[in-house]
Amino acid sequence: MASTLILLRHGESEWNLANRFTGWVDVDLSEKGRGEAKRSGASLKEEGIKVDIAFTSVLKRAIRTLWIALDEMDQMWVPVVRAWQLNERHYGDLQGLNKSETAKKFGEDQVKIWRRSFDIPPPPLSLDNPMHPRFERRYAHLDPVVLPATESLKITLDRVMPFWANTVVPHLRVGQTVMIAAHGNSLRALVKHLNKISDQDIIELNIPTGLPRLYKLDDDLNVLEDRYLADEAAVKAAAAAVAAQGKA
Ligand SMILES: O=C(O)[C@@H](CO)OP(=O)(O)O
Repeated sequence: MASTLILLRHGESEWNLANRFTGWVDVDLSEKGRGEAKRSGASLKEEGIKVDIAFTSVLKRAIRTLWIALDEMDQMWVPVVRAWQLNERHYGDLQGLNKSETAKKFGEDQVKIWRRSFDIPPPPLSLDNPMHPRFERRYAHLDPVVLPATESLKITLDRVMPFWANTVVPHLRVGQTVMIAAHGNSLRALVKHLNKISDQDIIELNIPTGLPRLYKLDDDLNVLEDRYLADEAAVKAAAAAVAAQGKA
């Protein structure tokens, strides 16, 4: 049965605005980000999307984006699953640093490797760093071996995929409409899988904030249709702005 999947990266966060590496730090949306979430909801409503189930991370920028969008669609009642597996990629020791200052210090090429390479993770947090997820109540129920001190896109993909396959796919296989509000890199992992993007080509993929992407999938989850609910120029400009955050 054909199904519909909506992927939505959260709207601009306070740290997107301040251009700081964020990862698992739980920062909220900026004023602009809330506006982006509202506009996403409006375009989903205009498209006539009826969500059966929604998934998000355990980070408030994605949760709030989902709330605002569902509110705008008058579908706040739909079941929502929050899962740590949809969190942003963990940015290790870079979390909190300004991206542009980091590019000045280590060079733009190094920052691009940290931000966009498939399998090279940023420097890890030390185990006793208070920012390590093992000190957070929201992760206290998890086996410590799954708690990252840093993540490459590959490591992110390795935790997104089992969640996708076991928890999201069953809804798509019966033809439901699924919405996922998540993050730049957890969504890059999903898009890599859905659009069969190579380890090499994924380096150039930047996901804009706050623009819904609509997929129609066939029974075997092949992509039948894939488009942003925004005009192409706006998507391109927003993706280019994300890429430029790593410039010195
Ligand atoms: O800082 C982060 O956690 C992510 C998303 O905002 O940034 P980047 O685009 O650099 O991967």
